[in-house]
Amino acid sequence: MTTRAGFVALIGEPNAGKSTLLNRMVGAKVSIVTHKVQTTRTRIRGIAMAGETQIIFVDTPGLFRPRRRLDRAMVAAAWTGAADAEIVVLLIEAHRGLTEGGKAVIQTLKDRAIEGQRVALAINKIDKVKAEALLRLTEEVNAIYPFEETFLISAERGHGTEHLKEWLAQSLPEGPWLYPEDQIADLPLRMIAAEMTREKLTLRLHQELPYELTVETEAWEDRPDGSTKIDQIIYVARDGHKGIVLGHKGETVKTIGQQARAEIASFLDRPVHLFLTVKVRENWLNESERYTEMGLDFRDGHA
Ligand SMILES: Nc1nc2c(ncn2[C@@H]2O[C@H](COP(=O)(O)OP(=O)(O)OP(=O)(O)O)[C@@H](O)[C@H]2O)c(=O)[nH]1
Repeated sequence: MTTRAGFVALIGEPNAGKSTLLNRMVGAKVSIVTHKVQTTRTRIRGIAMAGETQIIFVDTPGLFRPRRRLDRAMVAAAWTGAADAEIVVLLIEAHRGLTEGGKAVIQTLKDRAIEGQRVALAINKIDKVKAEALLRLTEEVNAIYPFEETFLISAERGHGTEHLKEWLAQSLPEGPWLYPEDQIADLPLRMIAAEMTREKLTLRLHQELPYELTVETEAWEDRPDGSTKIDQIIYVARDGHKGIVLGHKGETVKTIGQQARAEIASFLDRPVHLFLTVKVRENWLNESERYTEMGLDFRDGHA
């Protein structure tokens, strides 16, 4: 039996559909999907098995022009993820075509070309455009950079994604698997659970609290009765934000807790008791420690 294994980086502008594609390939919800851009803050990996091949995805933060320090760290993290991978897949959106941001990403791909690395293009959201437009876009993009392969996909509907997965599988190098077969993600479950709570917070509080909050799972206890007790802390950047998260008489955090609990319980397939605490951690956006915890290299933030 010949096994294969390797890393695949999905890169692209925010909202291109990286998380959706990752979730489809991996078949489990490891990365949050919302309508808001730049939700992916962690370098989350998912693992897909395709025949005898283990495909390990590096789900990089969206690539965009950095504004704040955290943004710079995210962009640097995205490119670091790409450099570590055997294969890079650039996602662009069919209906948006070749944007300025897309061109900039392709230019960086050219500049950072790594010997032996394979680079493919995936035009996503093909459900939104006509076939002729896809042909034109394929030619237009490949004229700037000759991608090894171009895939026309709809990550959301699953069109073309199996074909892409097969190509990835056969393009990775021969070698032993890097993770146990039954492992769906190398993220500890507690981090996935924290992401689920953060997703509920983001959906509920999107206007009031853009990105300045994090959720960490503090304690995790699998009880003998088959249930799991999870304690999580919601960190906000300012004292004033605490009240927003709590809501009137704690109604907001209660609703968020109920929604998150239901999702975590369904993911774990067991009853869950979820306890949420809101704490203030001022200036977390500038704490180097936090970047490290989020999988971002702070030093790269100055690049
Ligand atoms: N119509 C359509 N929508 C899609 C498709 N793939 C993804 N989307 C939608 O596009 C939006 C963004 O998808 P994400 O997967 O969150 O994008 P992302 O690239 O991970 O975004 P960031 O985390 O911000 O970098 C979501 O609302 C998805 O439902 C597709 O094939 N067709």
